[in-house]
Amino acid sequence: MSTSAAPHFKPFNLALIQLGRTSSDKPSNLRHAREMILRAVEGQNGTKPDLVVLPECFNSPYGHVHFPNYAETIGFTPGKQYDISASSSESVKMLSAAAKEAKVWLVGGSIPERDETDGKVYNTCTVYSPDGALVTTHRKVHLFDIDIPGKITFKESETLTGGTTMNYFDTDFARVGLGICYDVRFPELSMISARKGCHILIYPGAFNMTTGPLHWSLLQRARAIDNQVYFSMCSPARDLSAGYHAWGHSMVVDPMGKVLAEADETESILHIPIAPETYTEARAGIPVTTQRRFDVYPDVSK
Ligand SMILES: O=C(O)CCC(=O)C(=O)O
Repeated sequence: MSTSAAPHFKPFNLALIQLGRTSSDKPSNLRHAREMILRAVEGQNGTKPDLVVLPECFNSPYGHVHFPNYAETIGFTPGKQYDISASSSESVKMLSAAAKEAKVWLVGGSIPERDETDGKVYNTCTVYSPDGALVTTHRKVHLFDIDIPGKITFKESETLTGGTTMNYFDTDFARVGLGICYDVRFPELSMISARKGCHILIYPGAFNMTTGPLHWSLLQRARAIDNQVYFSMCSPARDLSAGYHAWGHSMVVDPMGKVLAEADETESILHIPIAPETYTEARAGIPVTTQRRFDVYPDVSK
């Protein structure tokens, strides 16, 4: 991950698509996602979004058993131009075309990705510029392996492999850090992204009915406050007929920890203006970013 100077943080409009109706039919999932991207860019009160976000694993039913069956080869190499027309990934092609048609930055949630070189399957976020270029990817680093007896057991590592890189991208209005869902529980990832100059951290996610009410909001507010950045997670809508019941509640938190917008559990689109002043004022008023004591904890100063 390079550490070039971050772009100047300017006001921008964010839209989160809390997507519903994800089924076992991938083409129908892709069609619906495309329609919702185009609906999101119609904007709200005359304001159009600059950046649109989709949820985690939006092209497949949620569950580690499904991921290998829905996996697509992407073949992105950081620093190299990606040829969309040569891509075998139908999801990448749809997302690229939708970003281009809508002329918007697009954090394309995540999709299961099969890497041709190692045969492994990753949970991968892809990001597109308004001209449809695939600019970066993020492979979920921390796999969701939990066991809360009587409540929820999930073992992504049975079919998925964790990514090994941190990732962000630059737009003309902000530097945006990436993570996926369970990654939010590891403060180190957000901390390093913030220290690399990210103004907002965006994590497509899909919490559940046990940890959602307990931790979804708390974790985002914690990551926002301890790094003094905007923090946002975009979830699928809840579908009680599906095998996995997502918590929903897609959300944006400001650098003071205030929840700016929160969906309920149904399909919806949130439109949120992002103001650089709150970022600057939080850092000026509570100057933790300049008060760190790396002499006391040098192992996290890298
Ligand atoms: O951390 C949690 O409680 C939920 C995480 C999750 O659902 C995921 O990583 O997919």
